[in-house]
Amino acid sequence: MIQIEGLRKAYHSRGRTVLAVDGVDLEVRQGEVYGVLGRSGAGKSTLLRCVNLLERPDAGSVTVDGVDLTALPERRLRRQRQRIGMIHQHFALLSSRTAAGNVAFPLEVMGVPRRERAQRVAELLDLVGLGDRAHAYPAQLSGGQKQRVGIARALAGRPTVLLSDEATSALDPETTTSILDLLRDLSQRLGLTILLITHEMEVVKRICDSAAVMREGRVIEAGRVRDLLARPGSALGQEIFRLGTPPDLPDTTIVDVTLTDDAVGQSFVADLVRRYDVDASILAGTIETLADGQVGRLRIALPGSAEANAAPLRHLRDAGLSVEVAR
Ligand SMILES: Nc1ncnc2c1ncn2[C@@H]1O[C@H](COP(=O)(O)OP(=O)(O)OP(=O)(O)O)[C@@H](O)[C@H]1O
Repeated sequence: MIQIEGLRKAYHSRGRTVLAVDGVDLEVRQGEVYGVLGRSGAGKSTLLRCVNLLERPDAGSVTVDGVDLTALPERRLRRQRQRIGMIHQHFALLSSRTAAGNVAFPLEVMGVPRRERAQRVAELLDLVGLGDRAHAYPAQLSGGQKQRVGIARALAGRPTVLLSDEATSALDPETTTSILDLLRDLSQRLGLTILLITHEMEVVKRICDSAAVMREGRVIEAGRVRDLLARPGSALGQEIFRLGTPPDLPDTTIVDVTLTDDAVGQSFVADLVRRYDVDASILAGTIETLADGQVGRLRIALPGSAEANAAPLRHLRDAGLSVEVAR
């Protein structure tokens, strides 16, 4: 649905050049929620602005719905952009217009006739659960309600893609959850593809099917969230599971075992103890709930060297678990 290839964007200011996006490739599938995660300055906003070409990349291509946007002349690009909605961290609503007026705005720009417009605005406000606040001004709405208006406005042109620029980072945790659930629900109900940028792990855990981690303008890992988490050494895994540095225990092998899908709830530690008579002990662990199931990581200490524990380690891997010797 969205294909980004070899994207590069540099900024030049006061004799300095900052390579904000440095050769990024990404593939977002139709209907999925895709999160780009990274610290401040990693290049996330620049990447997102390049997807609808609010920012012209220096090199590379962006293909949305089979159309290479980078190859389009300005007029066709403007039309194509209507198929891409965008929501913002600080909502970007017009304070002089009501909720309904804000949602109507893009429809006016598109030249939708008044009657049809009114009907569509009512539908959109209902869709985001704000049917009863149509006549309220932004100043009379809570942060969460303002973001709902922002979402309704972004959906006005019946986009196939929604871009989200830190849409929940100005909201409290409870409101964040309700907005994330709304986005997930819209993605499923409308078949909407959502590409979002965030620095919050909660966003990735709660709604993302896939994710990319950006650092200094580059993507350091990308893929389905549960696949990344099972991958040894994954930066996303380290952020989500947060087991810390493994302790330095004499003559002990410390392994991090990642469990996905069916493995959560399996008695594999007891099984190991019974089969190999090893004195396995659990040092740390966490189980997280993702958009599509549970994943967990357990840190286990096994007496003896990694060589001496070759058979139990093989047994764990054969059971379909992802096993990484942490020390
Ligand atoms: N218009 C601009 N002019 C000059 N430099 C810019 C401009 N926009 C971004 N940058 C620089 O490009 C780099 C990437 O910025 P970008 O805003 O894309 O990162 P980010 O990951 O979205 O960070 P944040 O979460 O803080 O917005 C940073 O070093 C930033 O200072």
